[in-house]
Amino acid sequence: MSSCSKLIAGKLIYEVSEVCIDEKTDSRGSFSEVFQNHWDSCLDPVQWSVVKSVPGVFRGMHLHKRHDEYFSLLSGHCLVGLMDLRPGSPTEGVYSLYELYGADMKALIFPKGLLHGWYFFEDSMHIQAVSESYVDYGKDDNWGCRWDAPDLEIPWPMDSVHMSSRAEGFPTVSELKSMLQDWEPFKDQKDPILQG
Ligand SMILES: Cc1cn([C@H]2C[C@H](O)[C@@H](COP(=O)(O)OP(=O)(O)O[C@H]3O[C@H](C)C(=O)[C@H](O)[C@H]3O)O2)c(=O)[nH]c1=O
Repeated sequence: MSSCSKLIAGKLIYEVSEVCIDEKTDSRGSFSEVFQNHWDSCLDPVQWSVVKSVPGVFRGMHLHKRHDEYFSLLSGHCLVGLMDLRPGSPTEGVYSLYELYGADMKALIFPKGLLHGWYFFEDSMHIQAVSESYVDYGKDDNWGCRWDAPDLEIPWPMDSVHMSSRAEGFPTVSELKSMLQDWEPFKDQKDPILQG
């Protein structure tokens, strides 16, 4: 029986969409729509990327104050960790840990203000989309914390990872929060759930 992508620890975070991709197969192969505006997710994509990773690679943890993101694993096996750092969010401080398999291509669409990172168990390829181009956000809205920060509560199963030299120097969650002063992601938002 093929493995199924799912949440394996933590809880669903406010404004995160988990989308099962409907792969339509026939005698020639298959056709899968991987994104639709009418899904009513938080994302308005302006850039799509394909990312290939070798076993043991960790990408992140990153956080962006301005843009939303999309992630779908096309082949391979990975973990995706999210943590809500948004002041005033109904799920502030909540984490989600997903185990994904390329076989079902489940998509995760998540809003600005969530720490996010992905770990790859084997050679993998994923697509991701952002609502602000890298050329515009890369210099001033590309925050991060260490994947193994003691105050990041995500229960990663691995002891060591291969990451970028930039990620090696990332701060802890509390150090990152001290850099995100005067950040009001829900200012002027009208969702009743935000009224407390
Ligand atoms: C993000 C990005 C990167 N690049 C170039 C810059 C570097 O030469 C190379 C790898 O970039 P970086 O090390 O920033 O990529 P990751 O550390 O894997 O970051 C990725 O994983 C974490 C979890 C994220 O949230 C990032 O948005 C996502 O891109 O691709 C581009 O050309 N365009 C892009 O949009």
